[in-house]
Amino acid sequence: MAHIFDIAPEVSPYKEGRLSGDRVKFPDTPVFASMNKPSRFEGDVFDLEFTGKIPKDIDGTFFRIQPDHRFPPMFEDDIHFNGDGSVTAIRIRNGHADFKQRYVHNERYKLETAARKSLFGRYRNPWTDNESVKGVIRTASNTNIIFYRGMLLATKEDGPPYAMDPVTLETIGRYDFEGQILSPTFTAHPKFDPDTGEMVCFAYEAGGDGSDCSLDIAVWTLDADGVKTEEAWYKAPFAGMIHDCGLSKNYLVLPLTPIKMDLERMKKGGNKFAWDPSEDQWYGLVPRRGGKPEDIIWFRADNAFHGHVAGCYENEQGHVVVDLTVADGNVFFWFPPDGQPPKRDNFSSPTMRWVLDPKAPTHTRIEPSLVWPINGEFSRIDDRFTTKKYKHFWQAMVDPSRPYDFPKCGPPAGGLFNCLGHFTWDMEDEKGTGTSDVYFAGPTMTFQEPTFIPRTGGAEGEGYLIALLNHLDVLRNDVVIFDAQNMAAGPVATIHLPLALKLGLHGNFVDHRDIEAWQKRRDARTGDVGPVKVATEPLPWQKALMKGEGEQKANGVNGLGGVRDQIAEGLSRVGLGVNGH
Ligand SMILES: C=Cc1ccc(O)c(OC)c1
Ligand SMILES: [Fe+2]
Repeated sequence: MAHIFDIAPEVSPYKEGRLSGDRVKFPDTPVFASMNKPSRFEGDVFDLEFTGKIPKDIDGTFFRIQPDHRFPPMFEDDIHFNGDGSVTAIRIRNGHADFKQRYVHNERYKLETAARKSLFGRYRNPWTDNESVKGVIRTASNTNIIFYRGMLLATKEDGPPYAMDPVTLETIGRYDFEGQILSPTFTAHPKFDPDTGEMVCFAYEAGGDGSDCSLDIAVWTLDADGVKTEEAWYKAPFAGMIHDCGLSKNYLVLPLTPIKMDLERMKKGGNKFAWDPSEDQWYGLVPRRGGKPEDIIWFRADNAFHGHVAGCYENEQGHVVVDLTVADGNVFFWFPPDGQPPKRDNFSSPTMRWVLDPKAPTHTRIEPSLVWPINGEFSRIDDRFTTKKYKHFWQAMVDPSRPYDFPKCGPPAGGLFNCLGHFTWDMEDEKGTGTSDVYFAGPTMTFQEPTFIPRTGGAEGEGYLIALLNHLDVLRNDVVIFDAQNMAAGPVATIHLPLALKLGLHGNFVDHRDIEAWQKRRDARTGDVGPVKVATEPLPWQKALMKGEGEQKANGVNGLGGVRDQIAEGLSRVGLGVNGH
């Protein structure tokens, strides 16, 4: 006899918070509501509608990435940051724009597609996964999309990057920098030195299998030819999060945020992180060249939550200046202090300047040298000024004094980023702040992270600012383009997408000349570099797991449930044999 629940479509497939049965229905929670309703769209739209004029001097692609769960998650209380990476490309040329969107087809994507359901459990907690995916690289590749030597790298800080084709958005495969970087984790925020062409990148929780709460931090430099020239290992004072970094000519700054991992909590199926309101915020300062484990200097300041870095440079005294947003509360409210329920702190997020003396002793207590009370996040600069003293930055801002149409829009998903602003530092006097030029979207709209598009041959900050605009009333997105130095005038062009995307994380603009130059270099017959070479072997932690399982079997113990077979099968299903091809 049919039970009423079997025929009522509104009924949740979640029983006691866990997915059961195979009804495809997402949780009825704010995580999957409003602008964050699952979108799950892969496809193309040629010649998008627009209002205004798309500047003809823009010839390139705005890439951005969003978490977008492909299947109802295993846990009803899942979080946005656990969604599958989906990359949007807005190709702009000759005053027109085209749209393309594809998921990152990583191991997680392929195995879950084959199973037609989610197999990976909670955010960065493999103890909550389906047994069948033990030993598989479980990253969702959902945080940043970076152009690197002719490929896109889809990154999330819990796993290795995945290479994608910048024109087709096809996933090429896991990228290990041709065998040079084999850590289980890799940052979503590598930095590029515009003078040397180097990429400086890092990983935290880097020493073991990427889920063991290790204190190891690795920092690498790859030169302009993609050759690893530096590798240094350091220890963090606690297992926290290091999301972004600041790069100056001679130093890297690593902000360590006081949300803490706990292995026992993870093994019990709990959260990876918990906010610790009694822990300091820390800044690790390391040299870019010749770094040794003892070279890291840790600076400490009162408890706070790091946002993203604007600029970083060395001043006349040789001190390292780093500017970033710093919030006075737990921004990741879904990771509450251990044992407490999630609670939204009422925080503000000003931009702070810190000045770090490389000669200071470790554990020096510091205070910001200035605090600019812009309540914002997602700072961006003219990337040609990475490592350099800079003047301009842009931010998505929260201005609660502006009207908001709550009846039409409900709670603003992802935060009330209702303004985009352009700010300039007063260059004569590092104590001053400077000018601001702000555009308010209107009472039914919010912005996602902006990206600066430099004008060819232009001075710092000359060019455009591009961002996604969320229509919270009708659940649809536009792409807006501003004159970067006249935000208040409003967008010069508004490109209308016919669908709703999700709230994304980061994006970057790539000039089409760079894509074309790399297509030539990567041509299989005539290029000097040749096609992208993706990883052909499992990572060291996977090999160690397989070896351990093999030994246990030989000793008549079958503790790990056939890990070796699982990994081998998983890898071959995603086109990566355990022994190469
Ligand atoms: C914004 C920061 C951030 C930090 C860690 C993450 O895994 C993430 O996923 C989308 C985002
Ligand atoms: Fe980020």
